[in-house]
Amino acid sequence: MSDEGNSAHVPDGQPDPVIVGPGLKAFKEEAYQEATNATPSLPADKKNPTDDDAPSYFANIPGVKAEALDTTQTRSQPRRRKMSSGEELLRRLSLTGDASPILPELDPRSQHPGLKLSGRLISAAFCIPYKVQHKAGSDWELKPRSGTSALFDSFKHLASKETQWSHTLVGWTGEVEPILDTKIPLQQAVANAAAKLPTNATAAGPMGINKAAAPIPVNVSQHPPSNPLIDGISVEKAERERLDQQLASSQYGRILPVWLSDESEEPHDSILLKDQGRWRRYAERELYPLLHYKQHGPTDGRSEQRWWADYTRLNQLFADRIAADYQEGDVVWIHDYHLFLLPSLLRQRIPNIYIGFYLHSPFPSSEFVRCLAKRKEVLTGVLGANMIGFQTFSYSRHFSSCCTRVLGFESNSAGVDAYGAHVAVDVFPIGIDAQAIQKAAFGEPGLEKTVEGIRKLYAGKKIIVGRDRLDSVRGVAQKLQAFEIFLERYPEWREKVVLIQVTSPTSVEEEKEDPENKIAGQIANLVSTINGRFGSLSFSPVQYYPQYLSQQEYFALLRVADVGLITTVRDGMNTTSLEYIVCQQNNHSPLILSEFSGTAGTLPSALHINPWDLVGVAGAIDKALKMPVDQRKDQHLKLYKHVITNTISTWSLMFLHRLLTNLSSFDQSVATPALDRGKLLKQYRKARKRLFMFDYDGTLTPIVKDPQAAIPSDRVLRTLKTLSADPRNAVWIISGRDQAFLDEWMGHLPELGLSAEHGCFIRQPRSEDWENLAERSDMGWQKEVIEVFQHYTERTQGSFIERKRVALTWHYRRADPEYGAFQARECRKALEDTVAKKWNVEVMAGKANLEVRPTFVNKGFIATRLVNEYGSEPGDAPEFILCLGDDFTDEDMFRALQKFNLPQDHVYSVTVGASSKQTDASWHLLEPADVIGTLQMLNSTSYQDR
Ligand SMILES: O=P(O)(O)OC[C@H]1O[C@H](O[C@H]2O[C@H](CO)[C@@H](O)[C@H](O)[C@H]2O)[C@H](O)[C@@H](O)[C@@H]1O
Repeated sequence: MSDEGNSAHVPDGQPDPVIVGPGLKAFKEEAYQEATNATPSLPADKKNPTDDDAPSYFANIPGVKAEALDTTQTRSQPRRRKMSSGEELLRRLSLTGDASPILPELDPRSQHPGLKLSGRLISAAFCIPYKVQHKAGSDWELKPRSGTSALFDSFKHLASKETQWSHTLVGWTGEVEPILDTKIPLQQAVANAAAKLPTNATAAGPMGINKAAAPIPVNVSQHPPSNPLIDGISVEKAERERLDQQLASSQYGRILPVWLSDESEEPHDSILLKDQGRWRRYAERELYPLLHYKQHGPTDGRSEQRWWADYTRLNQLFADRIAADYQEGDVVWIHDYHLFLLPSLLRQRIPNIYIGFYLHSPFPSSEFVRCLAKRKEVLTGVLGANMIGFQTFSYSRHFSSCCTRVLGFESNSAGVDAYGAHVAVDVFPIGIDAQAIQKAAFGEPGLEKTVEGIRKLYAGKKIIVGRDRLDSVRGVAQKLQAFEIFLERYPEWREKVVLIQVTSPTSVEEEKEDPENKIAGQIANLVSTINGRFGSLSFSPVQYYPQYLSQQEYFALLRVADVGLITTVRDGMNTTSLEYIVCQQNNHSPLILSEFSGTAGTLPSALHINPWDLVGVAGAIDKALKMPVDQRKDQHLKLYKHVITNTISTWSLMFLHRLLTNLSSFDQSVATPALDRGKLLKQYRKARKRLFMFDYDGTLTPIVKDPQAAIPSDRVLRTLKTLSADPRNAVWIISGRDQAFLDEWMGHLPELGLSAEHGCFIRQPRSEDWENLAERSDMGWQKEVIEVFQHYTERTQGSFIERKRVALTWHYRRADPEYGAFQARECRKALEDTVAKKWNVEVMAGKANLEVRPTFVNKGFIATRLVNEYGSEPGDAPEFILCLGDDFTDEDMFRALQKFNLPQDHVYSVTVGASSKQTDASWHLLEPADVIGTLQMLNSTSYQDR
């Protein structure tokens, strides 16, 4: 599925022991010492950290401000030892293992009637944590699915008594396999299956490594290679129901399997599962490479079309399964790129559903995402969520930037405004179940023997350990090349260092099906070269094992390492590095970590390397091997603290807590409500005297790239004409546009009143003359503004100046969005520091523009003047005022209207845009089309009333 799938920690099918507060053990040096002595629990007096420890804890939790959440001073509970902020937070988030619920005053659900304190949580992940095997007429066989162990551990945690959630997991069955005929000996079955794989992909590896020399016993029968192309399995309805029953209760909660097939699931129908690998294809051949900065050569696009159809169907089937089980108030948490479309598909079915989405993979720069043919569909699909989480800040920044560049949505580091809704974007680096790893790595019988066995085999040698999947993004080739350079440049280490590199088969669909197995071939060549150059008859400096490891073998290997070496060239989060740190709690061996791994940001104490700088990696290996004990201990302490405070349970709860906080802060009760059209219509019908004030760009017409192209449609003109033809209606356009533009496009509607350049010019209804309110003002400032604008135009590709009679506008919509916005901030500052200090002018930030105009007049001034003209006293004032605008300059009108003492139900100030927008308007409409629709509704009633 994703990068944490690198881990070898497989679910064992057994319920986990109750885990007691892993996070709390990391605060104190003494506590660390205790923990690192491999004693399973700390003495009672060491179990609580002190206040001094809080800052370091918070430094590890992105986005959590200790001050903001520390309420220890205000609580009226009996005084105990004062808790640290971190401890208090953990307790409140039930991370301490005492299963205490989040206190009501901190729980965002208490602010929101739809959100309950303890509720149902539906997780959606591509595959369920079991491999299912089918034999007609009998129970399904369920085997633990390897990979993505961190995610599966998170499900375990959410389903455990440690949280208050009732957890349901929705996931694909995975490729259903038939149960092998038991009459064929297992070894024969394995051989048959292996025969279907490329010859150089067998367990012993292409270079014929002598398995007798393997440091770890390899039991291939535990992981027989499976054939992903199992075809034509027919599954009856009763059999599907039987699987439902078998999965109804598990250590992961209730599991609802999704059946992916072409057939509709009619009662009594059997479904045929064929070419099951097709459900992965779009995600793993198109999305996975793209997310990892890999691009295909051009194709005729036909296969991609088919894969896309499957991808869409898979997401739809997930949506159907969730919608059928959904109850109001449920929270849905969707995982990873196989399910990018699911948030929007679900929202179409259930508009008010609460959805969080988490991407386990990297997210590349918009320059890459732009290459995807379905870029818009993918981005808008995921934007159906309320919050989207990423492993690192740079991935989240890339995503927000993509939404701006590809979709034209406004975004910042907090989120994206999409289709009138705010979608929060946040960062949650994933963790591991540190305590379970600790138990597995130190508490299992027999493991010490395996550790001793490896040590003996390489006695007198330093052991570098690498353990990766055989995907091209894991940087195994770079690692071997760097190791070769290391042996070349540091000859003193020859014969004294061994690199044990274990690679499990790739999970990437495209690479799995590569008949030439290019990566495996490349690795094999590199291994042979290095061993040929630097090895001898009795020793090979690279011990290469292309195979699965058992959990025991894996942890033993991580424990004996003198250096952990991770050279991945792109990686969402590398959980092997986190597991290595837990396993090194006695040895304190250094970790060399690629800066291209998402984990690097959370592990600053590792030795960071650039995997493309082979000489640099070689130097880091030398440095790690020579590192003094004190330095090793110090570095490891920091790494270890991070791993055991940022566990998979803290990750899960942080994500959900933030999701709920976001949901409550964007609660409709605090946002601007949608215009109540019923109320509007009622007052409109009652009123005999009505005043309309409309902004133009972004209100009557959508925003477009070229200002000259934003011309009113026929529909807009007809609507305005009908509205203004009613003698009870005074209709005004109050715009930043100049006279020439308004005359050209609306001048032929004599009943309209027009105001140009933010109030500098006015044309009364049924008049052809324009009043110039700026007539007597000194325009000397224009020259200075032009000079500043020109300076920025020359330096901002795509920007241009619009010269009006009075106001001047610098446009940057066609420039790079981020650079344009940056230059606009600089330009504004330059103007405010110079021209605006000298002259009575205002610098305003509009929609991808900066405008300068005199301060003596603005749209609010015109609104005030019109209300006064049409009558502002009771009995004389218009009984219906509708004022609509979309940008900052229109807020002056909304504020002006508040100053009149008019009955509330007579005045409708409406902003066009998201309900989450900061505004002084009382109502909102989403887009210009809604504005015209509303006016047409009023027109139709006017007509009936006559
Ligand atoms: O007060 P308004 O009627 O909303 O006019 C404000 C400015 O609108 C125009 O620019 C904006 O709309 C353009 C067309 O959609 C768009 O390309 C540009 O990026 C927007 O800033 C107009 O060009 C300005 O003169 C108006 O002041």
